[in-house]
Formats: sequence, C-alpha cells, structure tokens
Amino acid sequence: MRAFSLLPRTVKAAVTSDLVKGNYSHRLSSTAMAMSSSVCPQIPSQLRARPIHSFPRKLPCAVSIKAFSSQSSDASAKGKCTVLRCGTVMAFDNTGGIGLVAGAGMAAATWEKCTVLEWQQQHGVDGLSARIGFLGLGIMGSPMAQNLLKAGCDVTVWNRTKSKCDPLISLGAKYKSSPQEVAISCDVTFAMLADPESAVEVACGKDGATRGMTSGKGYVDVSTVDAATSKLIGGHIKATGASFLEAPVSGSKKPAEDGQLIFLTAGDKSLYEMVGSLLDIMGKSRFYLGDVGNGAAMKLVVNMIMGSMMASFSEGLLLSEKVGLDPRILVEVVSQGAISAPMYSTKGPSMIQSLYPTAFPLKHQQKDLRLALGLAESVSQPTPIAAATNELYKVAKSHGLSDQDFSAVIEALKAKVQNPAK
Ligand SMILES: NC(=O)C1=CN([C@@H]2O[C@H](COP(=O)(O)OP(=O)(O)OC[C@H]3O[C@@H](n4cnc5c(N)ncnc54)[C@H](OP(=O)(O)O)[C@@H]3O)[C@@H](O)[C@H]2O)C=CC1
Ligand SMILES: O=CC(=O)O
Repeated sequence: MRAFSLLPRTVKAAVTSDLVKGNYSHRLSSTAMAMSSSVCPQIPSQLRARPIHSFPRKLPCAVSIKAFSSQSSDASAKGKCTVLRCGTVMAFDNTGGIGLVAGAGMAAATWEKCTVLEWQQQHGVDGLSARIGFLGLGIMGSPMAQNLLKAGCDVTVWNRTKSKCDPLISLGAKYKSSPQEVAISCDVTFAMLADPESAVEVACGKDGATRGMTSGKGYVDVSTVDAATSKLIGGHIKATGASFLEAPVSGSKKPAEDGQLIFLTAGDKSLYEMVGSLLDIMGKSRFYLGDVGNGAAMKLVVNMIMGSMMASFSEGLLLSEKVGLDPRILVEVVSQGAISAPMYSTKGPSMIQSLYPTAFPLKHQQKDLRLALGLAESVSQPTPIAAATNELYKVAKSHGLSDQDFSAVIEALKAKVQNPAK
C-alpha cells in the first residue's frame, strides 16, 4: 500500500470510494484509473481500470476529475475556464472546485486556469494540439464538436446542411466547404454520420475525406455502421497512407452534451493513443477492441439489446394501463428493481404522455436493429426477439415516426395505429 499512501488526496478519494463500493477488482471509476495510472504508475495493478487500456499515455501528468461531478448536466462546465494547470499537471475540473484540485497536494493558489491547447503547447503533448476536423453535425456531432471547442481545441467543421455549422463557427470553429477540404487542413478528422450510406459517401465519395488524407493523418469514424462498411471506409483511408479508427459511441444526446459518451474503438492503435485525450474530452470511458469491425459489432449488439428493451417496456406500459394500473407507478416499480435502467425512468414519463422528444431518432434505432440482424445472420446466431422487435420499429416508421425519439415505438403497439379502420 506504499504506492497508495503516496497518492494525492483526490486520487485516494476516488480509489477509496471504489474500494468502499467493493469495485476494486474491475470497476474503478475512470477518475481513479486515470489518476492512479498517470499520477502514480506504481499503484497496484488490481487498482487499475480495466476498460481503459492506455489512459492517457501521451499525458503522463494529466488528471481528470470530472467523475467527481458525473451528475453535472452543464456542458459548459468543461469549457476553457475549467482546465487548470499546476506546473506540468493538468486537470479537467467540472466541479468548479479549485479546492478539490488543491487536494492533489498543491496549494490552490498554485493552480491557474488555461486551455487544453495552452497546456499541450507548453508540454508538447500529441492529440490535444492536433488540428481536428469534424464532419456531421447532427444530434450527436454538434455537442461532441462543441465539447472539443470548449476544451480549447482547434476544430474545423463541415456538415451537408451548412446552417448546422453556424453555432459552432460562432464558438470559434473554422469552416471548410467539403470533407476533402477538412481532411486537407486537419491532422485528425472525426465523422459522425447517420448510416452506412452517408458514412461511405462522406469518406469515399466525390469531395470525400479520403481525397484529403495522406500519411500521418488520421480518420476516426464515430458513426454507427456495420463492420463491412467500417472495413470498406478503413480500407480507403489506409490506402492513402493515413490511419483509421472506428469509434462508435454508446450514449445519447445528453451524454454527448455532458462529455459522458462511451467509445467502442477498433483499428490503428497508434491513432487510438493519439486521440485518447480527445475521446476523454467527449466521453467518460473508452474501450479498444482490436481489429476494425469489432467496435461496430459491439455497438450493434448493445443497440440490439436496447431496441428490444424499449419495445418490451412499451408493451408493459400499455398492458399496465389496459388492466387498470397506473403506468407511472409501473415506471417507479421498475426503477427500484433488478430490471431498472436509466432509459426507463428518463423516457417512461413522457411516453405515458405520448411525447417523444428526439434524443435517438427512431429511424437510427431501426437501422441498428437491421444491421444487428445482418451481423447475427453472418454467424448463424438466432435472434428471434430482435427480429420481432425490428418489425415493430418498421411499423412505427411506416406511420411517420422516423424522426421522433425511438421511444415512439410504443405507438406501433397502440390499437388505432395497428388497425386504423377501428
Ligand atoms: N442520437 C443518438 O442518441 C445516438 C446516435 N448514434 C449514431 O450516431 C450517428 C449520428 O446520429 P445523430 O447525430 O443522432 O443523427 P442525425 O440524424 O441528427 O444526424 C445525422 C448526420 O448525418 C448527416 N447526413 C445524413 N445523410 C447524409 C448524406 N447523404 N451525406 C452527408 N451527410 C449526411 C446529417 O447531415 P444533415 O444535417 O445535412 O442532414 C447529419 O449531420 C448515427 O449513426 C446514429 O446511429 C449513436 C449513439 C447515440
Ligand atoms: O445509439 C444510441 C445510444 O443511446 O447509444
């Protein structure tokens, strides 16, 4: 435990809290992990986080204390004014509490505010100082790019519908008029597109990003696509001499705004390491899964489960109501038991009111089910529940619900939708 006693107090707090929760074997918080491996490399290996394979090798003295305030819903809390430095140590602080950082063994007065870029420039660290391109500014891409900007990164944006670039330009983003131009002017380019077709079009089409890629550059596709599409895009990118990483995300609009996404990455490990600090600005954890295709597959399996869970929850809400129960109480009961999931408590109350404010468009959930079924087919894995669920989302789409939140799938189960003649 000598190594532990040498840790700054904030690190101890994070590690201790995990130990108290009995999580020490495999569920240390990302904060504890980051701090333990970067601030004190001697920390016993059993106290290190498993999912983060190389946090953040390029930032030997950087610590992130964002997990201390994981409830924070204020995306701006990760803005420029919340990066603090003390000598070679940098901390992201979205608690607004310089005092917490001072617990790291340095007097509060010695910490000063700076941008990530300033810190990086001072210490010559890769990734954060890269010129970053961002293609696709929809529900997810916009807040992700915004978080990079707020962290002080140099970001150039492009979106098919140009008006969606404007809010980011007003926050300091540069603009280029094609994916090709973005790729030419940037070191690493992220893409967050709707589906396989758009991901291929933006990467490989006329004026596509591949036309601007060269050796030394990187392309990170964070869209949800199937493994074959990802391999196709990766192949085109790598043919230019550039590196490729697939990195689909788990987490919806709010986690994207809060920088709490989960990245499921696969592909060039060196690019993964180079962009690690950027992924940590946009997300709360990251998994490196090996060869291209594994990240896509993991994302599709997760979303296959999620789509079925939502369909099953919808059936439960409607059945409870029909037998005279209060569906609001069902939501409460579910939220307290073994099958509780944040999705049920956040979406249940609005579903009861037939309101579906879009966080995850229904058309994308159906796309993910379709792609997951293709994945299952490719290995002859029976997935009857997902197959039935997919049909339900198709019915919902045929009733004009594509752009509503995926929780609108409940409408496909309502009698008047199933039999409009009644
Ligand atoms: N929303 C969510 O909760 C989550 C979504 N995802 C996945 O992330 C990806 C993006 O999702 P989200 O942001 O919600 O989707 P949106 O529908 O809000 O955005 C889609 C983006 O793709 C662009 N696009 C669509 N078709 C084309 C095309 N043919 N050429 C160029 N650009 C195109 C859109 O441009 P334009 O503005 O011009 O239409 C827009 O920028 C999807 O793969 C989705 O499955 C992953 C996790 C969570
Ligand atoms: O892909 C959707 C999500 O919430 O994750």
